[in-house]
Amino acid sequence: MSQLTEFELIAQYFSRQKHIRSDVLLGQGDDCAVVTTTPATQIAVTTDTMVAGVHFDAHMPARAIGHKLVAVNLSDLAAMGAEPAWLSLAITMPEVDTKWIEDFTAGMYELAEYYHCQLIGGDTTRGPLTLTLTAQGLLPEGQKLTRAGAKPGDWIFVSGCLGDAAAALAVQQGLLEATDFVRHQLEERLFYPTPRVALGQAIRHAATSCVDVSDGLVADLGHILQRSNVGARLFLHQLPYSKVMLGLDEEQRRDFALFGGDDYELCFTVPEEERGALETSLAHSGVSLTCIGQIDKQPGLRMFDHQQEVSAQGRGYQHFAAAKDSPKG
Ligand SMILES: Nc1ncnc2c1ncn2[C@@H]1O[C@H](COP(=O)(O)OP(=O)(O)OP(=O)(O)O)[C@@H](O)[C@H]1O
Ligand SMILES: Cc1ncc(C[n+]2csc(CCOP(=O)(O)O)c2C)c(N)n1
Ligand SMILES: [Mg+2]
Repeated sequence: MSQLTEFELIAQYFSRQKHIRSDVLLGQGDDCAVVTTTPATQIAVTTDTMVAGVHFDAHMPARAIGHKLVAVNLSDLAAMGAEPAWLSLAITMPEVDTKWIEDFTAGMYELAEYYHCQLIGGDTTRGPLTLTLTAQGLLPEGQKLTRAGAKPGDWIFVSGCLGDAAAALAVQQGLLEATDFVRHQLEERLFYPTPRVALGQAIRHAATSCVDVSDGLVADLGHILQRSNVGARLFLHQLPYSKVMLGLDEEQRRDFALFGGDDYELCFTVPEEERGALETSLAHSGVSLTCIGQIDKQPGLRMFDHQQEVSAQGRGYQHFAAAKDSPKG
């Protein structure tokens, strides 16, 4: 443990990115940061918190916590079709553990710099370990991609694959058995999610709505349905899984995908006339896309296994859910 003061901590660890972006007029060191944009640009703003014991536990390396804090925020920007720009970090720690802070900031800066965003300010306080990041991103005027535009007939797509992070947590909690190899593969997805930043911008024109899957597919697709005033049919046999998930029992795998959360994939809707062009243009983008359902007029979410309608019990992650109504939370 070291005796660094609040201001030494800020100077040593949280002011490292000085010249990443030319639109940062003033970074750390004053009462506010000051940034600038061009007139035809709009700014998307999001905040996400990670709390020790709620979003991570002792299994999670500090570098992964730093990575994931940036990833979950950039995932929200991606879901709006925005290009990441500026970050502000509020960090509350019980004590100064310089090794932990070194690793945490390494994870944070690695991802921030990959996406060309700059930490421009924040707040450093003592208390129970809590990390809050605000991310701001740029959008060409009028091009925000919201949850509200899905129309009957639109196809529902999801990026990547679902359920690995939830399965990793189940392994850590002793609820699921796994070999070391499988555990490692699953934990990579729980610890180091990839925000689908390029995909969000690439689908901005073609997609009618988009959400990122943080609380579970059913819960997050539910936000699109509610905001767009539509319903949907979900084709469970088409849900995308990683190789290691295919080794699990089918019902268990489905449960993780539908209700587990922590996936940080994009779920979005595309009209029939845009579908072909979108699939072709993204075929070599490095991220797989799977059509998992279709929007329809009838409200509610109906699930099908091949042609057979099935029911699946559960719901996504919710803070403050009463234990008795929260089989997954
Ligand atoms: N304490 C708060 N004060 C003001 N607005 C809030 C507060 N908490 C959440 N919101 C807003 O409510 C909406 C839903 O928040 P939520 O955190 O569920 O976002 P999300 O994208 O669905 O989930 P995630 O946090 O997993 O990314 C967002 O627009 C968010 O800005
Ligand atoms: C130790 C531990 N316990 C539980 C979970 C699962 N979990 C926590 S928050 C969340 C949803 C997104 O959070 P938010 O809605 O706050 O953005 C999920 C799926 C975890 N990752 N680690
Ligand atoms: Mg979100």
